[in-house]
Amino acid sequence: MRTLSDLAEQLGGLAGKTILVRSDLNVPLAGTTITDDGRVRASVPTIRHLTDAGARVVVVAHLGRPKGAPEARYSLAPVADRLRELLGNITPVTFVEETVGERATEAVEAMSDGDVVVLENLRFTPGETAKDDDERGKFAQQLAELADGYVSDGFGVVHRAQASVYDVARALPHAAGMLVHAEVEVMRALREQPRRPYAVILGGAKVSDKLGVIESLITVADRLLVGGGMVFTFLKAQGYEVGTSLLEEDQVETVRGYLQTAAQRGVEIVLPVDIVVAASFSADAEHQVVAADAIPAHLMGLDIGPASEELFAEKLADTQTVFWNGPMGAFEMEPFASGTKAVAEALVKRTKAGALTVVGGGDSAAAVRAFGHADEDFGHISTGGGASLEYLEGKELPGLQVLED
Ligand SMILES: Nc1ncnc2c1ncn2[C@@H]1O[C@H](COP(=O)(O)OP(=O)(O)O)[C@@H](O)[C@H]1O
Ligand SMILES: O=C(OP(=O)(O)O)[C@H](O)COP(=O)(O)O
Repeated sequence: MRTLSDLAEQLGGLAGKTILVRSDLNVPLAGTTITDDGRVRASVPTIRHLTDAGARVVVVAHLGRPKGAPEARYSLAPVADRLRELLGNITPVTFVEETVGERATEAVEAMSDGDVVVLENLRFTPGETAKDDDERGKFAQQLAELADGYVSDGFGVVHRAQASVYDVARALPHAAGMLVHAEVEVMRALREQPRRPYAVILGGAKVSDKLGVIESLITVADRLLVGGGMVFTFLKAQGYEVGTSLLEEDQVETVRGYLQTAAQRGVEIVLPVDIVVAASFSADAEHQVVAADAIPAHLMGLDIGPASEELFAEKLADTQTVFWNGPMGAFEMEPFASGTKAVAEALVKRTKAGALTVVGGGDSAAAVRAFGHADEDFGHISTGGGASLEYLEGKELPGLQVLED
């Protein structure tokens, strides 16, 4: 992949050039308060490198999953404020409440060398995520018209063939930013030479997105530990009731197939044996621990239980490589944080024992930091969850492949 120096050479220097930077600034928010700014911090080195070189930097990013129309709770305004602070309040950072259009164009035209403009959430425009190539291409063209060059630095989105990740790279001189280069280097080592036993831990809430990776992961990992919202489709596939828990009904058959394939290949799929259940998705809902095969019909599973914590720790005890994406429970609420804490601690132990441990994903990274762990407690904390998983599967990621041309 081309570097920032390659791009500088191609453009005849960066000073005075307008560079569109696609970052992943999809941070967890409580109202307008950022609860973990890891992704904003990770975006700084590339932006700083460009502004130091005299470029005018236009940052584009998404937040959450709005459906192609503005929604105040998904505004990037608080993120732009945090970026301004992280850049030391010296670099002028202007937030524009529009992604493309007159105001965005005017703001970009008014920039001086070394300035930063942050545009509003890309996913407020339907073109960003459109399935239709023309619609996506049109939006990408509008983004491209703002700049002289494009830098892809949002590692967490390189698995998305979206306008700002994929199409725009085809319309402008481009390069991968420093974060994308650094992340790919770690993931490549993990993909090409994992020391064994190699375990992958999967959890979280993006169940339909991430169930598919299991098909390939059972061909590369020795052990797969499943927690979080993923669990219930597995329990259902085993014939158990899952109450009101997250469930991908139409994936139950597919998951049954995964269980069979894994058994044939001698790959262990480790499922929780007990679950913390509650009546609703809320911190003050009464909760209890039940056996995984006995979830009452009116309750929802929100964490793995204590026996599962022990089981997971045991299954990790001899691993030499561990990749973890997706919290084991709704860790943002204290009563459902224990499983995620236990897995984080098991990984820290493995790091100390010399294993390569990687935690990936916005919420997973936020969780380990919220529990007070330091970056050094893990081999690597990746900004990408789904992106890392798809890379580890061996897939060609559209947002990386397009940078190779
Ligand atoms: N059993 C569960 N039911 C509902 N949500 C869950 C459950 N377990 C975990 N979650 C939620 O999953 C979210 C993170 O999922 P995801 O986005 O897939 O992870 P990451 O951002 O690390 O890739 C968290 O907000 C957490 O509350
Ligand atoms: O949060 C993200 O991914 P992750 O939850 O897999 O880490 C990225 O910002 C991608 O977001 P998306 O899954 O809505 O495309």
